[in-house]
Amino acid sequence: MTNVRSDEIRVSEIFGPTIQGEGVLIGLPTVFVRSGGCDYRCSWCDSLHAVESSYRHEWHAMSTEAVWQEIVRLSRGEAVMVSLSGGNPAIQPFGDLIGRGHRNGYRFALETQGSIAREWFAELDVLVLSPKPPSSGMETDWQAFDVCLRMAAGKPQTVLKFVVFDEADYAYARAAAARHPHLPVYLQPGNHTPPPSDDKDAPIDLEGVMERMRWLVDATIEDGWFEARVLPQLHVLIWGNKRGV
Ligand SMILES: C[S@@+](CC[C@H](N)C(=O)[O-])C[C@H]1O[C@@H](n2cnc3c(N)ncnc32)[C@H](O)[C@@H]1O
Ligand SMILES: Nc1nc2[nH]cc(C(=O)O)c2c(=O)[nH]1
Ligand code: SF4
Ligand SMILES: [Mg+2]
Repeated sequence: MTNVRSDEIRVSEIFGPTIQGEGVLIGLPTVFVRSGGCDYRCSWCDSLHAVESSYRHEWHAMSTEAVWQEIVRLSRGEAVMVSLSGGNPAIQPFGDLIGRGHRNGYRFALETQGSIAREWFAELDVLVLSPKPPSSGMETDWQAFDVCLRMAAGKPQTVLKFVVFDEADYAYARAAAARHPHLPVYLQPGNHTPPPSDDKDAPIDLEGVMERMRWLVDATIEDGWFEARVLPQLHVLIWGNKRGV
């Protein structure tokens, strides 16, 4: 990884179109731009290859133009949904890419934990805020989170997405959602994974995911939390923790 200029985007991988596996856009053909680098270290992060500096040698500093050309190549010029993920994509200068894509009919979603706000959040079509529950080992800075919402200025469709492993995570999601009663909520069972792999047979704890999925459905129903939507990570059910799908 060479030095990154301030207008360059640090990219871990660009892949797709595949289906969006999570949350509000589930099932929709999507190109993913996964940026490298994160201000968090979630204990169960399923994308450590875009977080840990030991993977830096795989990351590339790319111009907006080069990222755009790769999106166009992968999508064969068809205006698809583009998901900006990571790592924390809020670290990167994505504003020009979003403008470039919009002029060509593409749409942009951002996945972020809500720790870093950018002015270009207001240019997004979909903002997925995914604050991290206790099992992650991270502490949520709600002030920083609120700045993210302010930056979005009500323009993108904005949703909350929570990973839930246990009761404490569920309680956290419930309380966090209550702070923002106008935001749609998506709950997804946590997935205990080994390190990411190119191996198509890379094992995942599918039984554990399904067990937590059943538990999460029961919890929301018993609790009368009828606004919450419960969804598994569809791509994990289909491909496990394989990279680039
Ligand atoms: C890898 S993160 C990258 C974007 C951003 N850093 C974030 O966390 O929102 C993308 C999504 O995957 C979720 N995720 C990460 N590890 C997971 C796991 N082990 N099980 C379920 N979801 C996970 C995150 O909570 C987030 O919603
Ligand atoms: N198919 C698919 N859907 C996803 N939704 C969120 C992802 C992510 O890692 O950000 C992801 C991913 O990596 N692949
Ligand atoms: S915030 Fe997202 S990318 Fe960063 S460590 Fe947590 S799950 Fe992984
Ligand atoms: Mg993922």
